Amino acid sequence: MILHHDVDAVVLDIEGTTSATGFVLDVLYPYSRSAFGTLLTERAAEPEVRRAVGQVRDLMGEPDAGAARVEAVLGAWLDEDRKATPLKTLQGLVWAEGFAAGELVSHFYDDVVPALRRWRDAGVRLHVYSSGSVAAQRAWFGHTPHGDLLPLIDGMFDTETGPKREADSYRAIAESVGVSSPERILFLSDRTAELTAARSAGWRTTGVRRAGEPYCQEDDDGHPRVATFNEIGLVNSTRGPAD
Ligand SMILES: CSCCC(=O)C(=O)COP(=O)(O)O
Ligand SMILES: [Mg+2]
Repeated sequence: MILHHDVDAVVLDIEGTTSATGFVLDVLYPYSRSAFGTLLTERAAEPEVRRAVGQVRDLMGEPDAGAARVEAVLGAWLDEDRKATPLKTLQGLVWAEGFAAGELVSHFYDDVVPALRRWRDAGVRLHVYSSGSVAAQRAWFGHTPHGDLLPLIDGMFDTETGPKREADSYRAIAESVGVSSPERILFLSDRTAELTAARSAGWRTTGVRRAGEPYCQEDDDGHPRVATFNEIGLVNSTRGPAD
């Protein structure tokens, strides 16, 4: 069965939705873990590193924590897959460099890229909202097995806009995306709490429940569900002739 939507824009989660959680945890997380020691010592004076480390210390409640202590806490957050914004900032920094150096190539499920092309051809704008930083998202879409997919993407949002489980974050994104009504946006995610927050902001939602993903058995809370993007048909009936 195909779920049909008439929308202006789709907003995509990455981990568990477009791409495998296992790839993120098994490839990207070890890469950032092994880079943090050098980042926290040799590059501590860089403004973005200094700002993020300050935020880590705030979250730890330890304003004087040294590099080794910060590194240990970042490691613990990686172990629990905590989506803390400064952790994501620091990961984004090192991943972007890894992708640019050719040491990392991203992962997308087979059904995703053809669907993104179909939806875009139908006049639907594509945006991303992920806990991964915008720098990480840009590197992820820019270095894929299918080449550079950044031209497909109209905008990216991360938790600097707000937490993914709060409706206000989706209101802010809708404002930025610029739609006539929030129900002209469809949000796709593997996490029910994120879908519910988006629905509270008036968005359409669909849970992506891929076989083998950690949250594929999560309660749907009334959100429609699909197993792949092949089950989603999008059109944009408001698209003008020049779009
Ligand atoms: C390219 S983003 C890397 C994935 C990541 O770190 C992450 O936290 C993704 O979480 P999501 O919100 O996309 O489920
Ligand atoms: Mg996700």
